Amino acid sequence: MKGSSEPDASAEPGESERRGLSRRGLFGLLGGGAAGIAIGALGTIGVQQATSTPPTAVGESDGLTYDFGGVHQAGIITPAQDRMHFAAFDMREGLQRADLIELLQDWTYAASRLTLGAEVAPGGAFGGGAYYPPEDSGEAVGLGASGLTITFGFGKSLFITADGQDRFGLASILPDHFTELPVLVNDFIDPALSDGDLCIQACANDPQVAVHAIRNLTRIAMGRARLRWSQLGFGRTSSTSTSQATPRNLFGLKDGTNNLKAEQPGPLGEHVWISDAQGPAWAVNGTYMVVRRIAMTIEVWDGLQLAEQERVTGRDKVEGAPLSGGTEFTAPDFAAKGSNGAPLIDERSHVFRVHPDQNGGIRMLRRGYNYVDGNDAQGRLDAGLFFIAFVNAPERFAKVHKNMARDDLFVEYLKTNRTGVFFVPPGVSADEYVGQRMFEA
Ligand SMILES: C=CC1=C(C)c2cc3[nH]c(cc4nc(cc5[nH]c(cc1n2)c(C)c5CCC(=O)O)C(CCC(=O)O)=C4C)c(C)c3C=C
Ligand SMILES: [Fe+2]
Repeated sequence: MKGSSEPDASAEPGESERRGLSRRGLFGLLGGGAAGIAIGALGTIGVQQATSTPPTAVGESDGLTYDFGGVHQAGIITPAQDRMHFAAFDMREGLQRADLIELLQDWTYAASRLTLGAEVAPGGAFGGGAYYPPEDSGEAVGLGASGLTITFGFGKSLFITADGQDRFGLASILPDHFTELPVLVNDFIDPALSDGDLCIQACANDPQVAVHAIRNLTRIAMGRARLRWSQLGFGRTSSTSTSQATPRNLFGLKDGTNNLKAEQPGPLGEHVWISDAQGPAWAVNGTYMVVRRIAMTIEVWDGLQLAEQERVTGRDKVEGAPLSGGTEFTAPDFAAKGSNGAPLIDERSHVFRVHPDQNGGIRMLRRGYNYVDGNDAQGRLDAGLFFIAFVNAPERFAKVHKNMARDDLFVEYLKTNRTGVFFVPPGVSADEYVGQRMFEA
């Protein structure tokens, strides 16, 4: 009977069902304790293509699914879901290029299942027998896909480490446009909780679905990559589709009004996707993901008069309309002056400082989340915005940020304590793994 028999290699549930994960991927799921039992049962297990084991979804509570494959990775212009779990990983020491490729193949296979609402591997949470740790940790059973997207990124250290090591034979193809961010005003960066060789952004409408994805992808990576830092986010702080209402951040402000949206292919091609002209060919249709954990001194903000909160922002709080007048989506008029002759939108307001008019036309796609991670000894919430932006060159983000950091009135209420820049490879076709084109360059 399923779930109650003694471990028996020959009786293991369908070996063919397991061919999607490498030995080490499955080994990670089964955990060290089961190693002796499990390894004998596995035999030779090759990597299957991401779509070659059609998984069945478990649970119907939220069946919203987004394709894992495509020209671009999902989770960028996908309508921003309500919850996020971000994780950055470091490759274990001494591993080779083949190990990295195998991990990416495993992650591709697992992500293609998870985004359909399936368990991470065919054995699932209950089907592996009583004497094996379950392949899937089980907390998402019954929750459905819940709009899950899984987006992978590669840190600069994957190409070349800070001390010049080329661990995976990628140093020679590091794109010129993969630059680091300069140290910025109000940066209080914790290097141990920043950057990383690899990152995964899991977004879903149910927090448990996003956590389940990161948890099980972390298990698969056991022995190959270890979790370096991670962040949970709730309440999207931007819209990435015109079909979405503009949400509010923890300052109570509408955030995402003038964001780039999925329905704007022209501007996305200009500002977000790496183009043919930029190259290299293997990176085309990819992008860069800039993440910044920005603590907001919300108790100080809460003591500001409404008029001052609006002056600092450059928009009114109720509508999100620019202070130059109109409604939420009216373009700001930076030349408009009040009866006292002063500009209606303060030149040190956030909207003035970061608007494309003040930044050589640069735009970015913002996709951040609110966070609250407890409180400090003084009883102040450890809260803020986990800022995420997708842009086709990190230096374009840095330019806008420098303009913001220099004079933006917002900066008085913000402290950035974690940061990372990741190259996000293009999306995969049915027979590819994430990043494959880079390894074949
Ligand atoms: C340099 C990049 C940016 C950082 C860092 C940043 C932090 C940050 N922003 C808000 C709140 C708002 N931002 C808004 C607009 C906006 N912000 C950026 C860039 C950064 N923000 C851009 C490019 C824009 C769009 C400007 C434009 O084109 O008009 C807004 C206004 C509403 C909107 O358009 O989204 C708010 C509100 C916070 C709280 C924050 C750090 C915690
Ligand atoms: Fe902003």
